[in-house]
Amino acid sequence: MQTLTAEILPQTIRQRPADSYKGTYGRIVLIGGNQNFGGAIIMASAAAVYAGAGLVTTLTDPSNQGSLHARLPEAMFADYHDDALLTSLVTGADVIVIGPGLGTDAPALATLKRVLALVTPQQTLVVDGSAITLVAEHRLTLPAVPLVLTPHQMEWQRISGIRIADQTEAANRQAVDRLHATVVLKSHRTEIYTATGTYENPLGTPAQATGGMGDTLAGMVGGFLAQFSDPTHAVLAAVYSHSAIAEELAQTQYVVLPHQITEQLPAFMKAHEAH
Ligand SMILES: NC(=O)C1=CN([C@@H]2O[C@H](COP(=O)(O)OP(=O)(O)OC[C@H]3O[C@@H](n4cnc5c(N)ncnc54)[C@H](OP(=O)(O)O)[C@@H]3O)[C@@H](O)[C@H]2O)[C@@H](O)CC1
Ligand SMILES: Nc1ncnc2c1ncn2[C@@H]1O[C@H](COP(=O)(O)OP(=O)(O)O)[C@@H](O)[C@H]1O
Ligand SMILES: [Mg+2]
Repeated sequence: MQTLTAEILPQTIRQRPADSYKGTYGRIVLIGGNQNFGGAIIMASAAAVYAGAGLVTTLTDPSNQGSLHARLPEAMFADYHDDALLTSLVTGADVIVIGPGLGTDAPALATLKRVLALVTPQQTLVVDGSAITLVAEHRLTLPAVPLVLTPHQMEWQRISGIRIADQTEAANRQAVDRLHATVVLKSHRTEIYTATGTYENPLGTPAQATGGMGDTLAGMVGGFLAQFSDPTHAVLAAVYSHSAIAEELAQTQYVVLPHQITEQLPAFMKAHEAH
């Protein structure tokens, strides 16, 4: 297992070319946020916007529209119950993040199945939170497209069948290879399994142990994937940045709130871009 270092940041985060525009930095849709968990998809969407994704659309329950726009006017809103709209937005996206606050009821399952059927190999699908639990509970087949899963240990137990106590590198690797996905296995020391390598994130703090922290990471992973060319670097740099910012804030804060990580992202990325 390789330990990540700050070198991943300039390897990934490039100076922006002068002749670029929003389309250069990717179209991303984020799907989730039921009537109870709107905050989760708003946090994920904010992380994607602040990470620099070019165009961000949030597909969520209509009850979240006002709070989404009050918090994040940069994001477009769409009702995830509207199948025609969902189809056209998912089809036009470079990156799709599904799961934060999606919930596990029948409409959530139907939305997930629809998205799994629509994605193509030209797109990247990030599967987080409730979407992982639904895939596991209903034994859904994941599509043969570039895939990133971001489970916490219990979500990983559900989808891999490996109990938390037995989640060793060797056992995890077998499950990752079966899933044909990059897996970000989140814990106090997050591990990232790609097709060819295994990485440990040396950073992170218990100040991060608060709801929404993973939703924020999922949005960052999506935002980095949307704009940076090497997908493995994008995932590794997003994980590293999330914890590095948290550690900086935790020097003076007892707890770090997920939206505070998001707010620090543009300055952090500027400080670490390659020249
Ligand atoms: N503001 C919002 O809208 C928010 C919305 N959210 C959304 O809620 C949805 C459900 O996500 P979820 O993670 O809260 O619940 P679930 O999938 O049941 O997992 C919890 C179970 O796993 C266990 N567990 C064991 N190890 C663990 C570990 N390392 N990390 C975490 N859990 C661990 C744990 O054990 P226990 O704590 O009971 O001992 C418990 O039994 C999802 O869509 C998410 O996006 C949240 O993000 C919060 C903010
Ligand atoms: N003690 C800790 N040390 C370091 N990182 C932590 C700690 N506790 C939680 N985290 C991080 O917080 C995030 C939690 O993700 P998750 O459980 O999916 O949260 P949520 O679904 O509430 O957004 C992960 O990135 C995890 O690595
Ligand atoms: Mg989560």
